[in-house]
Amino acid sequence: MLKYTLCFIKCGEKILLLNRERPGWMGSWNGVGGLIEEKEKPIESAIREIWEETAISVDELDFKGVVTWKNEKGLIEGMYVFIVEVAETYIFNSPIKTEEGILDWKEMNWIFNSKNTGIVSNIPKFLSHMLESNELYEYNCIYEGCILKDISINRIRDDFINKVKEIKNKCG
Ligand SMILES: Nc1nc2c([nH]c(=O)n2[C@H]2C[C@H](O)[C@@H](COP(=O)(O)OP(=O)(O)OP(=O)(O)O)O2)c(=O)[nH]1
Repeated sequence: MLKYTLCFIKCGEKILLLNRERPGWMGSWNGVGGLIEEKEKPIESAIREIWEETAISVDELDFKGVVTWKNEKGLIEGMYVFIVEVAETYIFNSPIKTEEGILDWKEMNWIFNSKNTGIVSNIPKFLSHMLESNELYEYNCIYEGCILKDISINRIRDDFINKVKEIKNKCG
């Protein structure tokens, strides 16, 4: 069910985003990440994807919650979301073209501007909440096609204990 990772590499007021050239939010700015491989823990997968997609090497990430949605078959899918703060020395001149698409350091003001249509539509909603919170939440997204219709935010707490355990073990 939770098959993907999504990572936000942050440096002060900037976040590194990827505009993919192949299907999977093609044409919209998104975090980096991808499918969790067999036998990988989510955090291992996230570290690998960050390296493959940005050539940035990190060894610690903050797990910030899960984002879920219904796929075209009506089944719930989702992703583990991570944030990592890096030093200014990691900032490079951007945009740059890579094998995956275009990487660009984007200003938070741009990311959270309500008129911004260039970014995957759920990011401003869940990322702003994650940046302000020390708790773990599940962000459940209702899409119509690629259009976000609604997002419900629920704290992962006692009544979700099994889920929390699963996440903690997986992020060990
Ligand atoms: N912001 C946002 N990202 C999403 C949503 N759904 C979803 O899969 N993603 C992310 C998870 C992944 O990081 C990315 C999909 O990656 P991808 O399409 O390249 O997956 P892939 O299987 O090809 O992965 P890989 O080859 O890089 O391992 O998009 C969503 O609703 N919002």
